[in-house]
Amino acid sequence: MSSPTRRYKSPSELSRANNNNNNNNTTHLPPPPPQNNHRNTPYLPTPTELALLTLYPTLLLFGALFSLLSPETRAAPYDTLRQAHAQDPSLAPSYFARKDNLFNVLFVKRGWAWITAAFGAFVLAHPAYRGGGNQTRRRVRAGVRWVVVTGWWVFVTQWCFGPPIIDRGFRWSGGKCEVVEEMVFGFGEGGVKEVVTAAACKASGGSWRGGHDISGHVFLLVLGSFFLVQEVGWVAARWARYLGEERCVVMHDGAVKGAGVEAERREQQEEAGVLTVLETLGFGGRLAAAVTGLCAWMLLMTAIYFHTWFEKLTGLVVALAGLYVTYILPRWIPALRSIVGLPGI
Ligand SMILES: CCCCC/C=C\C/C=C\C/C=C\C/C=C\CCCC(=O)SCCNC(=O)CCNC(=O)[C@H](O)C(C)(C)COP(=O)(O)O
Ligand SMILES: Nc1ncnc2c1ncn2[C@@H]1O[C@H](COP(=O)(O)O)[C@@H](OP(=O)(O)O)[C@H]1O
Repeated sequence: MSSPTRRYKSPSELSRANNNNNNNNTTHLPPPPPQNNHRNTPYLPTPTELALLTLYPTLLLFGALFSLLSPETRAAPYDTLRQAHAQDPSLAPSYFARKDNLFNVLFVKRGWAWITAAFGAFVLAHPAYRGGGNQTRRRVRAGVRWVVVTGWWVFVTQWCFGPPIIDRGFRWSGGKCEVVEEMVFGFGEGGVKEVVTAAACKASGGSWRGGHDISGHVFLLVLGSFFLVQEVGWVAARWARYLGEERCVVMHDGAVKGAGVEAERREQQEEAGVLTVLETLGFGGRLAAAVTGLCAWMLLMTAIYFHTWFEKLTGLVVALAGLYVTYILPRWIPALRSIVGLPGI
C-alpha cells in the first residue's frame, strides 16, 4: 500500500515548527503546553479505555430503560421462562426482538468467525504490521492474544472440559432440562432429564429452564468488540502518531514506565502527517470498525428484548474478566508481557 498523501501537519511537527520560529524570529511565540507527565496506573484501564468500556453498561442500562418505557415493547407478550418476547412476527414488538432476525442468524450466531476475520485482515494487511525487524514477532504475539481471547470464548460458550461455563453455571444455579412431553404424560421424575448442555437439551426437544443463564450474546459481543478495539485502536493510533495517552507498564526491576519504552520506532508511518481516521484504519481496521459497530447495535437489541438485567450483567462481567487477563494483567506482569505482548508495541 502506498503511503497516504500528507495534508496536515502532525502535532509533533507543529510543535517543532513553533520551536524553530522561536529560534529564528525575535517575536516569541508562547512556549508549547507542558507535557503531561502524569502516569496512568498499570493495574487499571487508561482513561480512554475506561471511557470506551463505560459504553457497555451504558448500552445495557439504556436498553433496560427503553424496554421499560417503550409502549410497543411493554404491550408485547413476554415469556419469562424463555426470557424473550413472543416470536410470532405479528406479536413481536420489533424485527430485532425475533431470534430469527438476519443480523442474529448471520452475524451474532457466527460472531466469532466475523471477529476473527476482521482481526486477521487487520494484522495481515495494515502497514503497522508490515516492515520493521520484528514484524513476525509482533504478528505472533497478536496471534497469541487471539488464542487467549478465543480460548476464553471457547471455555465460556462452547466447551470447558465438558459443558461450557455458561451451561455449568446454569446447572449450578438450579437449572434443568425439562422435557415437555414427559411432563405432560407424567413420566419419570417430573420430566426432568439429566442433560448437561443447553445444546443437548434443545436437541432432545427439551427446555433449558430454572437457572441463571449468563447471556452468551452479551458475553460474545462485549468480548469480541473490545478485543477489536484493543487490537486495532492501539496499533493504528501508535502507527499514525495519534496517541493522546500512554499505557504504563511495570518493568522487571519494578519501575513503572510508559509502554512506549518497549516499542520500536520502525513501525510508525514515515510521513509524519495527520491522517484521517479512515486512512489510519486501513481495510482491516475499517472491517473491524464495522464489526464493532454491529456488535454495539446487537448488544443494544439484546439489552432491550432479551434476558434479565442480572443475566446481562454477568455476561458483561465474564467478558471483562477475559479482557482484563489479556490486556491489563500483562502491563504489570513482565513475564506474561513477554509472551502476549501489548497491541501496538
Ligand atoms: C487443550 C484445550 C484447548 C481448549 C481451547 C483453548 C484455546 C482455544 C484456542 C484456539 C481456538 C480453538 C478453537 C476455535 C476454532 C476456531 C475459531 C475461529 C474460527 C471461528 O470463529 S469458527 C466459529 C464460528 N462460530 C461462531 O462464531 C459461533 C458464535 N456463537 C456463539 O458463540 C453462541 O451462539 C452465542 C454465545 C452467541 C450464543 O449462544 P446461544 O444462546 O445461541 O446458544
Ligand atoms: N440481539 C438478539 N437478537 C436476536 N436474538 C437474540 C439476541 N440476543 C439474544 N437472543 C436470543 O436469546 C437467546 C438467549 O441468548 P444468549 O443466552 O446467547 O444471550 C438465544 O436464543 P436461542 O438460543 O434460542 O437462539 C438468542 O438467539
